[in-house]
Formats: sequence, C-alpha cells, structure tokens
Amino acid sequence: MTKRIGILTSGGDCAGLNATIRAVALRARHGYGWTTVGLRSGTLGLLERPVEAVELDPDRLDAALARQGGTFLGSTNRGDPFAFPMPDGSKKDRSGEMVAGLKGLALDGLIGVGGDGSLDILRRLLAPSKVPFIGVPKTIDNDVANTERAIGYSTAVAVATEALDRLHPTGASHERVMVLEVMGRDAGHIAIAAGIAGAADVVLIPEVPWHLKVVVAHIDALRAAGRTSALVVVAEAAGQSDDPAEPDSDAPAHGVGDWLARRLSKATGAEARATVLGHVQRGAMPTAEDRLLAATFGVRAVDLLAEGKADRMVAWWNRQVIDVPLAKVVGRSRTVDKDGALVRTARALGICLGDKA
Ligand SMILES: Nc1ncnc2c1ncn2[C@@H]1O[C@H](COP(=O)(O)OP(=O)(O)OP(=O)(O)O)[C@@H](O)[C@H]1O
Ligand SMILES: O=P(O)(O)OC[C@H]1O[C@](O)(CO)[C@@H](O)[C@@H]1O
Ligand SMILES: [Mg+2]
Repeated sequence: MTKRIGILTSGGDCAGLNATIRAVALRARHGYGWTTVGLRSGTLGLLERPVEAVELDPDRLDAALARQGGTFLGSTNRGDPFAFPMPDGSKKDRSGEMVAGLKGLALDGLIGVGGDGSLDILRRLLAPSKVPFIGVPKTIDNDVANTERAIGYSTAVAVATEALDRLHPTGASHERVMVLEVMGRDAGHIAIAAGIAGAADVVLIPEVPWHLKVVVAHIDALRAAGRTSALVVVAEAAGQSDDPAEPDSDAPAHGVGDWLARRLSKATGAEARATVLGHVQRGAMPTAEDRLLAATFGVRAVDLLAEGKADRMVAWWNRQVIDVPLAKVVGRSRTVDKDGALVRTARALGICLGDKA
C-alpha cells in the first residue's frame, strides 16, 4: 500500500540534517513507493494553519544537499508544546493544537530527527495521535543515550580541532595561553575528542571535577620546561562542576572560557586569550562520517516504519546500525565516561584534565 510519511528536524541544527532528509525521501520512494512530506520549523510548524509541510520529491532533491549544513526544513529548540511561552509571559499547553495539525496531514508515520530533548518532546506529543514514530539521533553534543554517535558530532569535533590547529601558531607566535571554549551543553564529548585530536595541553570537562590550581601548576610546569605557549580546551558546562569546597570554585556557568583566560593570565603571568567557538560548530559542511551516519540512519528509519515498528530510535552501536526503544533513550543523557577510553587516552598523552597534577 502506498504510504505517506513525514519528517521533521528539531532542536539545535547541526551538520548532516539535510543528508538525513534526503536519505529518508530516497528510501521511502525507491524502496517502498511511498511519499515523504517535510514538516517545516520542527514542532512550531504544527501550530500554523495550514500546517507548514512540503512534499519531497527525492529525484528533485539535489545531491548537493548531502553536503550542506543546516536543515532546509528549519528547526527549533524553543516553544515546548506542553508549556508554550505565550506573549503575556504565561505558559500554555498547546500540544493538542499540534496533534490536531499533525492529524490533518494524514501521515502513516513520522520520523523525527532530534536530540535528547526533542525526542522526549516528540514521543510525548505523538502518543495520543497514534501516528507511528521513529527517532533519529542528532546533536553536536553527542549526549543521546543508547547510541555511540549522533549526527553532527563528528563535524563539530572536526571544527573544534581545526580551531585548535589555527590557535596553535598564533599562540606560539605571541607566547600566549590560548583558551578555546567549545559547546556540548552538559557534556564534554566535543571537548575531550577535539582536545586529543588537536593536541591540547589541558582539557576541562564537566564530567571530571577540576581545580584551577592544578591547571595553573600544569602550565607553570610546561613553561619551566621551556614551552612558551599552551592550548586549553574548556567545555561550556565545565564551570558548573568545579568543586564548591575549593577556593577557586567561582567558575561561572556561562562564559567559562573568558573567566579561565583571565584567571590563568593572573596566576601564571602569561598572556592569555579566549576564543568562544559557538555556533561555528553547528553550521559546517558535514564530515564524511556524519554523511554516512545520516544516510544509514535515514534508510534504517524508513525500513523500521516498513517493518511496522514504532516508538523506537535508530542507533549506532558496535559499528552497526541498530534500533532501540525510545523509552530507553528519553530522560537520560550520555555523558563522557570519566574512566573510559578517551579520558584514559588523554591522560596517557599527558593532557591535564585539571583533577590531578
Ligand atoms: N521541539 C522542541 N520544541 C520546543 N522546545 C524544544 C524542542 N526541542 C528541544 N527543545 C528545548 O530546547 C532545549 C534544548 O534541549 P536539548 O538539548 O534537549 O535539545 P535537543 O533536541 O537535544 O537538540 P540539541 O541538543 O541538538 O539542541 C530544551 O530546553 C528543550 O526543552
Ligand atoms: O542555539 P542555542 O539556542 O544558542 O543553543 C546552544 C546550545 O545548543 C547546542 O549547540 C546543541 O544542543 C549546545 O551545544 C549549546 O549549548
Ligand atoms: Mg540535547
């Protein structure tokens, strides 16, 4: 039977979303003869009347899409359907309106490409609609539970690594400590991976409690050994987990990069500069790895709908695409394992994580 499935992208954008949309539309048409409808602006588009949706003809989706960052369908990380911010400042449950908008599209299935927050919201939103839902994990933060990889992470790590490659020569030329603040929301995945790949001297992540005095001692030791510059990577959330018992525990929840550069300069006497990488990590062309993930996840998501499955998420595990119940994904977050391979590797390379000298 010919089916009509929908796809939407939700949460912060990242590289690889367009490649995912294209893979879904191609698989649906050429694998099953189905039509794919792209829903615009994530959940927000479901409040428009008519609902913002466009039929996707896969043969008209240029292959160049696989290379483009962002999402041509648009996305949102604002406007919780269950507590929607209203102009007068109040919050309103608008999930019923969204479900009504979705039902009007007469879909036989929906694929939602999102991070932990979006997948949770979409799962709850779709439950009363009875529309079969399959989730595809994407987020530069790589913090979605039960998948080793989310679309967009590889690209963000590549961008952060390239930033370190660029900070190294300028830092060395001016004999400075260069601090790079990277994204990751509450997790340090981008920081630890880019820190290793970009040969940083210090990596600070929220999962490993760190102390300014340990970082200062490490930089002092490097300088005593003849090094004139240093590279420091700090995850945006690293300030929140500094030990409250320590005198230097005032690392702020926001702006930890600037704070750290000022403190390091004062304590070591070296000049320091901070770079906040920000949304540059999200907006890049996807790496080959992210394009592959997008393709394999997109195809598998359609196949799951064809198999009559629902309430599941495609996932990457042990070098394979698998699917897991969404119930085992939502409400959890996958942070960096502080005893895991990357942390051990960083330590073995002499990278200071701020917890021991
Ligand atoms: N579809 C959505 N509608 C409204 N708010 C959303 C939506 N998706 C996420 N949010 C909100 O955006 C914020 C970011 O959440 P979260 O990090 O969990 O997003 P995500 O979907 O995981 O995507 P990403 O982490 O890549 O931005 C949270 O406050 C969450 O409630
Ligand atoms: O685009 P916004 O709303 O500034 O959100 C930024 C956040 O989104 C992410 O880029 C992805 O979740 C986080 O790393 C970051 O904290
Ligand atoms: Mg998230």
